[in-house]
Amino acid sequence: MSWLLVDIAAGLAAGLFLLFIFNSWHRKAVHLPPGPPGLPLLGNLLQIPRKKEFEAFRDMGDIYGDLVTLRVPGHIFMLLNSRKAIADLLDARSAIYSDRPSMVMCTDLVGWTGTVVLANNTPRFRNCRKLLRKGLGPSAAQSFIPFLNRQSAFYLENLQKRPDAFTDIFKRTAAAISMKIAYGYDGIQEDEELYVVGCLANHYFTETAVVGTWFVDMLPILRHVPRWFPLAYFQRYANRAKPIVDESVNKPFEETKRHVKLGTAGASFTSMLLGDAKGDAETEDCIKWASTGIFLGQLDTTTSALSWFFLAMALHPEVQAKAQAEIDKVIGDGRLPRVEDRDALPYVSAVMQETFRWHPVVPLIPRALSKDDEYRGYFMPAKTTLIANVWAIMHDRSVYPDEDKFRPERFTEDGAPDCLNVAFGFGRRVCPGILIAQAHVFLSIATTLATFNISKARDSQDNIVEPTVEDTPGAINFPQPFKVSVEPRSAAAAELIRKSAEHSRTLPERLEIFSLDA
Ligand code: HEM
Repeated sequence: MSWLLVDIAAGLAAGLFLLFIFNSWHRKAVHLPPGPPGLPLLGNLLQIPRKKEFEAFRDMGDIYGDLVTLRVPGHIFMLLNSRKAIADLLDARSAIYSDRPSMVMCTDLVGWTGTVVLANNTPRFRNCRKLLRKGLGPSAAQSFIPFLNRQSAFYLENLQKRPDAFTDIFKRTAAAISMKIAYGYDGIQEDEELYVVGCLANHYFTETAVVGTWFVDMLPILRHVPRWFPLAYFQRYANRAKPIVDESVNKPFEETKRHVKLGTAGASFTSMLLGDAKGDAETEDCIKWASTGIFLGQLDTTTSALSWFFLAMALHPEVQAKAQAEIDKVIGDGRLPRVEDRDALPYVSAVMQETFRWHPVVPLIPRALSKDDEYRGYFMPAKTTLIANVWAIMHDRSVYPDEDKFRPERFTEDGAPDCLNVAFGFGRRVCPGILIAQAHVFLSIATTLATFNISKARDSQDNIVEPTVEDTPGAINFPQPFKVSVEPRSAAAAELIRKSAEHSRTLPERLEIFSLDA
């Protein structure tokens, strides 16, 4: 009899347990934030556009609210379309909202295995971030100002020589700055091979680090498909890319390490931190990948921002004239603007802010949730991919009226909220290069305005070529290629460029100033 009672009790307990599991599963599934209805099996897969996703995601937000769920087979995405939702989750709950979605193609197959930007929030990642804070924090960034000021004269000189190649010049300038910071490497403009390998590796990164583009990211078991298999295009791509990525990560690092051993290394992020690492292999690995992150972090982002700036100036001569008048009044024509002039040039600073707002460089920031969570009564399952829609915040009509117009006055006259604290990310993953990036972009904008006029290009019949304003798809938002005319403002401006470049060439000793943060 007592056995029977035990059996019944056990059966009841098991039944209750199953009921509990089913209920909680059902409750969790039902309580996800709302989203568009999807198709059987495919879910919302076909509703995710390949172009201007940020705009489509904002439109979904207009219907379903600032927190939208999208389901694709085997995965849940949540769109964060407001500053409030992003602040509540990515800032305030940063401890569990700081992973990245898994990108097997970019990391394991193409070779960006240790890269900081795709790492989950592990102890190794936190160690890498600590090193980046030391090398790019306020004191370190301050110590780089003389170098940035010096470099700007070479940027202008190159622009004067090859005005049509402005995008290439932005890239080479960004490469020169980041290689100097990361490795103390001065010769980027001469060393074509290193530059080409770095750019190609960066290209492989931007092609493969886009959420939802590679099928193998959604079905990681496919990574074991052999290269010869007819549909294994991704394996053949990875086979081509990996040696280039390996070379770009290892070569400059090993070279700097060799110089450190010989005592011939210049001051840089890598050389100074290698000294502190005292041969610890794990720390050295972090330094290597963090240094690569400096190159990778700077190259396309600053190039994108400056490209949008050139386009904005060609389209808005009245803004350009107003910013030039401010520079003429505050700085005069006897010297180039410097990083230190930023506070004295509020309108030029607003031009920079408006550039970052008009077409944000990183319009969508992907994150992943490491633990089950609850928000506004909704269930947020672990491993959900969250997409912070930076573009939607920057184009929120209630905050930035006439949101598609390029109007720096919204910051100088209307009191619109700062958008630089959104353009560079959130919480513990906020861009570690934010100070260097802003200093570099501001300086490039101010010195260009001081010395050049940017206007719409003309064709061979002297007709104006109207530039199109169109974003390119991808993680970094570039304008579609466009032509503009870039000419020195005057003979005096051309002479100022020549003199400044000549003077900059006499300042090699100032390049060795480099300090780490505590
Ligand atoms: C216009 C210039 C730049 C923009 C708009 C920009 C923007 C961003 C954004 C939005 C993120 C992701 C943040 C997040 O997940 O919340 C990021 C990450 C990162 N950026 Fe930048 N960035 C710029 C320049 C730079 C520069 C100059 C460096 C280095 C000197 C740099 C290094 C990095 C690194 C290493 C990461 C990865 C951090 C992580 O995942 O924890 N960036 N950046």
